[in-house]
Amino acid sequence: MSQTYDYDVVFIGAGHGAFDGAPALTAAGKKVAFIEEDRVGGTCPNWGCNAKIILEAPTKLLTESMQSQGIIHGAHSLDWKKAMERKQAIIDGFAPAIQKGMEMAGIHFIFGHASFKDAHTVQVADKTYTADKFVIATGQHSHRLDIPGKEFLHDSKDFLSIPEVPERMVIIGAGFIGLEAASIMQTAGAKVTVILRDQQALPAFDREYSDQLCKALTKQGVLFLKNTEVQKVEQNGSSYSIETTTGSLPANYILDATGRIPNTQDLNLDQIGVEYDHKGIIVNDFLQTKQPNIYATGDVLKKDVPKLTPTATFESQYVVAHILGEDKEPINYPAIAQTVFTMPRLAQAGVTIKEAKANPDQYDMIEQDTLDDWYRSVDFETPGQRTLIYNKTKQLVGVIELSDKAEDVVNALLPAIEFGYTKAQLKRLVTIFPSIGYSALDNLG
Ligand SMILES: Cc1cc2nc3c(=O)[nH]c(=O)nc-3n(C[C@H](O)[C@H](O)[C@H](O)COP(=O)(O)OP(=O)(O)OC[C@H]3O[C@@H](n4cnc5c(N)ncnc54)[C@H](O)[C@@H]3O)c2cc1C
Ligand SMILES: NC(=O)c1ccc[n+]([C@@H]2O[C@H](COP(=O)([O-])OP(=O)(O)OC[C@H]3O[C@@H](n4cnc5c(N)ncnc54)[C@H](O)[C@@H]3O)[C@@H](O)[C@H]2O)c1
Repeated sequence: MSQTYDYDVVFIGAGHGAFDGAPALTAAGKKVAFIEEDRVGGTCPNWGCNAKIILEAPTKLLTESMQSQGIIHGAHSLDWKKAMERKQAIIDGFAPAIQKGMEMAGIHFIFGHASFKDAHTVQVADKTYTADKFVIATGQHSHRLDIPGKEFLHDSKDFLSIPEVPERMVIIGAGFIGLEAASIMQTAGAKVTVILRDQQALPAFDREYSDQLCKALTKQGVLFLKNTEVQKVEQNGSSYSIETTTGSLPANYILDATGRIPNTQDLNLDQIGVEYDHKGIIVNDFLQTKQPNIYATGDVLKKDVPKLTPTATFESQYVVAHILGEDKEPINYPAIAQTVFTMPRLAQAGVTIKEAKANPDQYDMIEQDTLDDWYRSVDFETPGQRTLIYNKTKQLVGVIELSDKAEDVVNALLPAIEFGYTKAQLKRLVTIFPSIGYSALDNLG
């Protein structure tokens, strides 16, 4: 290590953008610290993916049990309090386990809010720490609507600790968080209304597929209010009245799911010349900011790829390899799979339908009804659809699927999409039968 600095590398934030890559630095002899102002592990383990999927699991079981009625008899019910306790008990283990793992790898922890004094120095409370290199991995926080009565709205962090199932739940925003919450709570017993300010839910996905997902959720009882802006919320005893551009509606719990904002605030970035805008920190192809010794990873980055945990992991590992001189090439993102964990799930990877339609000279599309494959009836799956996208040399380059098992199907096809396998090459795979992986690879159009 250069003698002039306290550390070789300091990560600001201890989420996936930090902890997935950092141990390779200490293994290579570097002195590393994490600065964290909240829970070690960041959003995903504490109030994101893991918390959500643990809470979703019993509602998924309930859905599957309803889908199997006629074979399995009797109504099942969900004990929300127990489901929440179970979620919390699992979640509580993550932060200490991640911290212990990092400390065993030789990484120091500094707790508090970091802000830059100069390109090699940060301040945390009344102390300063210097480093040769910094990695800003500060993630995002929830966007909050600025309307009268905003104090009655909850964000996703609150929602993931919601103590009981409300009678009427209103969700503002129909992105990932809004629809996943809608799916969980409608199944758990709430009457859910989702308010969209425009027409399409989930703009990251093809319109036909997101409309199909909304239709499936509508069938389960979720109400969608499109082209509606929320104007004001008022408290009426223990419930609320929401005034919108299309009328007013009552609610016992309101989730503001109108997006997430990069944590660029209070870092003193302007003073040290690190550029950013409302979408995040601006970096070059090596994930370096305008100050080459300061990198950024994860959700805080301004980027075109989806802001997901595995993307943060990929970037964390890339930055570490770049710092160590092991990877001198610009970052080369692979195909990134993404899923909305509703029931049914909506998942995709690779070339999208929009891209394929815009370039018919480059791509062919095959549309499939998932229930045409007998195996998809085994687990009482509901009707679903899939589009496979091939290039003109017959390599599988993209997939989108709406079905109860869409995430497993897309994961099974991801190696083909990333490595450019043709249908003929995929036919060489002798997979386990019967299984969803077999089903995914056996129905390639
Ligand atoms: C409700 C929800 C569900 C999600 N579900 C999924 C999912 O199913 N699958 C998926 O792939 N992704 C999901 N995501 C997205 C995923 O959580 C993020 O992509 C991932 O956590 C990004 O990791 P990160 O390290 O960039 O940021 P974070 O995990 O947010 O970590 C940033 C850390 O930096 C700390 N920090 C911020 N500023 C400072 C400062 N100045 N000083 C010190 N510390 C600071 C924060 O306290 C935080 O711990 C979900 C997100 C949410 C909100
Ligand atoms: N399953 C997953 O992988 C998963 C789950 C949850 C979150 N995430 C990640 O977290 C991030 C944030 O998710 P999100 O759902 O908060 O954001 P999002 O961008 O997916 O959705 C926000 C929604 O709010 C709407 N909106 C914005 N402003 C509004 C307003 N003023 N009034 C009404 N509606 C408004 C938008 O039109 C959009 O539909 C995403 O990057 C996503 O990748 C991923």
